[in-house]
This record gives sequence, structure tokens and C-alpha cells, in this order.
Amino acid sequence: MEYCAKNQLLDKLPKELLSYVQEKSELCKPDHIYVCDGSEEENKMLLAAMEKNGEIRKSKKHKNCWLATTDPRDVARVESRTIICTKNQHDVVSTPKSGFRPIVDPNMPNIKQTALGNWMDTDEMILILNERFNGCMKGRTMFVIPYMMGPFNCPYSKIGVELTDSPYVVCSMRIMTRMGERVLNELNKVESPNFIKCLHSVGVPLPAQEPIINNWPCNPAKTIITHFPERNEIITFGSGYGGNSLCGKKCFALRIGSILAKKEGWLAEHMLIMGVTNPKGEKKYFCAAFPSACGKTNLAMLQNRDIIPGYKIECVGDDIAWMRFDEEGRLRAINPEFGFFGVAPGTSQSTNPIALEMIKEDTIFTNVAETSNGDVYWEGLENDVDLNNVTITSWKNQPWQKGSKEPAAHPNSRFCTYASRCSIIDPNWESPEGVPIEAIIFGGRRPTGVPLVYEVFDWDHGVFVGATMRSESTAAAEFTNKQIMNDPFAMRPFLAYNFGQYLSHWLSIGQKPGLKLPKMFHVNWFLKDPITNQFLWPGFGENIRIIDWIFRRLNNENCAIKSPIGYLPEKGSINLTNLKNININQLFHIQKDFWLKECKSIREYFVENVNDDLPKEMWTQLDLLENRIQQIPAIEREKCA
Ligand SMILES: Nc1nc2c(ncn2[C@@H]2O[C@H](COP(=O)(O)OP(=O)(O)OP(=O)(O)O)[C@@H](O)[C@H]2O)c(=O)[nH]1
Ligand SMILES: O=C([O-])CC(=O)C(=O)O
Ligand SMILES: [Mn+2]
Repeated sequence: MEYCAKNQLLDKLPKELLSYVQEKSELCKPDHIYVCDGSEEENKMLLAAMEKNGEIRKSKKHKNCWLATTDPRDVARVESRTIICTKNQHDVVSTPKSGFRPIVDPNMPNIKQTALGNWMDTDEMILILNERFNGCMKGRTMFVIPYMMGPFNCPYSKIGVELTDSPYVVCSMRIMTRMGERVLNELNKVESPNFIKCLHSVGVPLPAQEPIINNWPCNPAKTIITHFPERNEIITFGSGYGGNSLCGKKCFALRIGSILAKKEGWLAEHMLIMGVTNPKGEKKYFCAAFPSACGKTNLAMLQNRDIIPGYKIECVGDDIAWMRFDEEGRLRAINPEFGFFGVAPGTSQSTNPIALEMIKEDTIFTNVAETSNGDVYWEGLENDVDLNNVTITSWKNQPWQKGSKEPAAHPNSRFCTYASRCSIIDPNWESPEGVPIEAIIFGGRRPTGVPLVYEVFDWDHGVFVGATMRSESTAAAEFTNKQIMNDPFAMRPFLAYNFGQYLSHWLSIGQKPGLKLPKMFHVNWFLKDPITNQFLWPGFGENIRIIDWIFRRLNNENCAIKSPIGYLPEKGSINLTNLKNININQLFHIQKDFWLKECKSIREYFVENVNDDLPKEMWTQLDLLENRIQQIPAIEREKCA
């Protein structure tokens, strides 16, 4: 028996769940079924079994830390194989003006692929999935993971149950969600409980037909991540990588979540949530939507280090926000997650000391490198690890030296640890009523043209700024070359219903009378000097200077001037004390040609991808922006920053 088959919890499954388990186990044919209780003992048992199989290694240095290295074909989310299935295509994607994209898999000719997500007919997809799942768990154990997104006593939390044949998924779900017997207890409190059904398989029944690379079973040729909002179901096959396999995170909390949010009048967004206390002791909460691998974790854990004495940051969440207006008209946010699944490269003592400290215990690392003295290693740790006295083994299990052609760690290597391990976790991070949000910040990686920070004019303009976000692609998904891609609201990979309707929802939610609407901003930490290719802004802790400006704007300080794209900081209004060699003009230059081109690409993007579904307010905003840029007075920008 591969894993101890402790089945007594089977008796505790509500009948709806039991019949789901029965139905799927008949299809997948696992050798065992195991209901997870979420205990420490169970976690230890699973980790030990995985260590024995060689699926993970124990860190020689850090307590209860584990290293997994994947099959190199299974390292990130696969957007082209992420599909939303419904009866009607239009509920999910508009028909692009110039037609659908070429299909990725000739065996699935009827997927409709677009720049804003992929759709397929439910019944047709079920046939494809039944073929893949038939017998897919032979020789393995089917784990049943009852889990909750959101705090236990919160009325807005939601329950899912994931069936998976991956113990790596079980141990990761234990970190990322509240899971186990206490969720079964919640399910049993009501007559016919609601839960999102999730089925996951690595897609490698045993004995395996092909060698299992790095002891990481996966099936890249058949990988498919599917969502059935009309059936409250998620079915994902072939990948063990977190973003594809931990159903609570992207599949539920963002994709299915945003559909529930639309129906029920709230928002499920790809946003960090942070508490900011200013030197006077006033506290406000901000959230921020940056695309994958564009700085959410880092901003949520920003360390001020007396750059502006008196400021303090506390972290509520680093990836997902569920938000709704309360009875007093304030926008309140909860973090539905229980842990952090963060990008490892770039995390260092100088950039994110809080995260570095947090991952010293109870952490699962995936695709990082290892030092000869048992520490973890990745790009960015050059100054924290004495490279003269240790040797490094890369994530591909090869000897690695400074200057090697390939990186030591995969660029999308990740750490996975409990939120409670974060030393600056906010005291209200599990508060059932959520924290009141006063600022919404959009941002992305824009090497040119987009200034360090600006404030939007009003709610509709804010929705427009979110809708027109663009960012350089990163290693978080399968795109290999750096290209500027549209990533509206940082949700492109996570949109699960028609983007036009998504925008209408955002517009309408801000229109109810009596709301205390948050102010909205756009930031860009990633401007580069075109000649040296170096970042123009030091970023990380230094971003407190921008957080400070935003905080003061929330207090209506008169420190902004109107520009064609929004309010820019007035000259001298960003605190630059002790910061040397900053070219502030370059950081705030609004170039007419750049912005006219930007308008042109936005228009093309809207026409091609959203067209008749785009709310009229967005066309109006685009016309207004274009007109303001046409009239750009050359002297205006001199007054700012
Ligand atoms: N230059 C610069 N790089 C940054 C800054 N903030 C974050 N980064 C780098 O950007 C990468 C991704 O940052 P994260 O904070 O992990 O991104 P995220 O938005 O949380 O990513 P997901 O978990 O994929 O959603 C890391 O390599 C960081 O070191 C910044 O202010 N300046
Ligand atoms: O899902 C993942 O791989 C991690 C993540 O947060 C993202 O990509 O935005
Ligand atoms: Mn993310």
C-alpha cells in the first residue's frame, strides 16, 4: 500500500460528497481512497512517503523544509490549455474580429482560443476528459481534500473539495488553504451543503508507460485545466505544478470565484492586500493588481527600513482579494488563502527580507537550486550566499557556477509557506468582516512610457486603466520571449466569463449611491534606461516613497497636478530624501507619441477582442484619453514630480 489508507473519515462525508467521490473513483480507478483530516501527523506521513519515493528531498539545513524539482516540461501555468466550458461560447469569450487563434492540439479541434481566454462546449469537453481520466489513478491513492477559501467564521468564505492523486498537492493545499476534518464539520452543519467539486490527476497511472522524470509524474502532452462554472466543477489533468493543480487558488478563488462574484455582487481579483500605517499612526488598507511575477508579494511585504521614518507595512494577502461593499458603503477585502505561493528568484535580504525569514521553516520549495551546505539558492541571492565556499546544484540537478549559461533556479521557481509565518502578517488578516480598502493600485512591467505613478480621475477612468493594463510577459506562464502583452486587471489568465461583462460588473458596482469609493492609481516600478537597460527606479523598499504619496492623496493632500493620463505628483511632492541618482524627469515623462501609439494599440485590442461587448463607457474613456493627449501642452510636465 503506497499510503496508509485511513478511511474512517469516509463515514463523515456528506452524501453529496460521498457520491462525488464514488463517481470519480469509479472513473479514475485508484488503488486506495484516503480522506484527509489535515492533521500534523498526516502531513508528516505524506512528506515521509514522498521522500521515500524520491518525489521530494528534505532540506539539510532548515526545519521541515522540502525541495521538489519537477519534470522540466511542467514548470508553470499553461494558459493555452486552460479552458472554461459552458453551453454558450459568448458567456465566456467574445468572437475575435479576425477569428479564433490556431488550436494548440489537433485532438481538440473545437476549442475556441482567444486573447482573453479559451472556451469549449461542456458536453464535448466531458468526453475528452472521460477518456483522459479513465483509469488514470491506477496504482495510486485518491486523496479527498475538503478545503475552505477564506477564514472559518467568515460568511463569505467558500468550500471546495479536491480529489487528487498527488501527495504534493495535498501537502501544498494544507499550506495554501484551510483544509481537513474541520471543513468536513462545516459541510455537515447544513442539510445539503454547497461545495466546488475539483478533480485533479497527474495523469500517470502505474506502472508508468514512460520514465518518470525527476520523480515528478506529469503528462504534458495531455495537460488540460478545465472549469465548468455551470456545474461548479474544476477538472485538471496532467500537470502537478501549483497554478495548475492546487485548485483552490487560481481555478476556484479567481476563475470560478469571479463568476460567483458577478452573480452575487462582489469582486474576486488577482490582488495583494496590505495595511499601511503612516508616521502619524493612521492606518489604511490598499490592494494592488499586478500581473503574475510583477511584484505583488514584494509590495505586500515591503520593508520600509526607515526610508521614510514612521511608515509601517503589514500584509493581509499577496495574491488574491475577495471584496464587497459593506452596509456603510466601504469596500472590504478578505484574503481567501492561508499561505503564500511566491516567486523565489529575486527574493533576497535586500529586496524582501520578510519573505526570506518566513521561508526558513515549514516550507515547500519547487524548482530552486541547492547549496552544498543544504541551503536553497536562486538568482538574486548572490550577496546572501558565500559562493566561494559552497557549490551549487541547479534545479536541473546539474553542477552550477556563477556565470553558467542557464539559471541555477527556474525563473518561475516558488516557495510555499503558511501566511502565519510572515512576521508582518496583519492582525486583521483573518478578520471575518475583511479590511476596508481605500486605494486600488494597478501596475505592470512597462520598460518605457508609463510613469512611476499616477492617480486616475474617477471610477470609470479607473476601470479603463485596469482594462488597458499591459505588461511584459514573465516566466509565470508558458511565454518564452519578453513581449508586452495586454493583461487587463492582471486577470487575463484568470478570466472565466466574458470580459465585456466583467467590465460592466466593475462599472456598475461603483455606481451605487452612498459608496465610499476607493481611489485608484497606476504604478510602474519597471521603467528602464533605454541606453543602459538598467531599472530607473530602485523599487522594493524604496517603493514606500510612492506608497507615501498615495497615502497623502487619500488624505486629500494637494500634491498632484492634472496631466492627460491622470494626476501626477506635483514637483517635489515625492519624498526623495537620501535617494541618489534618480532621474525624476525620465520617471514622469509623458511623451505624446508614446501615448498616441498606446491609444492606437488599445483601440485595436478592444476592436479585435471585445468589440460589441465593450461597455460604451470604455470607448468614451478611450476617446477622452486620446483627445487629452492630442492637446498635450509641452510645458505641463515640467511642473510635475
Ligand atoms: N526591479 C524590481 N523588481 C521587482 C520589484 N518588486 C518585485 N520585483 C521582482 O519581480 C519578481 C516577481 O515578484 P513577486 O512579488 O513575487 O510577484 P507577484 O506579483 O507576487 O507574482 P505571482 O505570485 O506570480 O502572482 C521577483 O523576481 C521580484 O524580485 C520592484 O519593485 N522592482
Ligand atoms: O499560479 C501560479 O503559478 C502562481 C501565481 O500566483 C500566478 O501565476 O499568478
Ligand atoms: Mn498570482
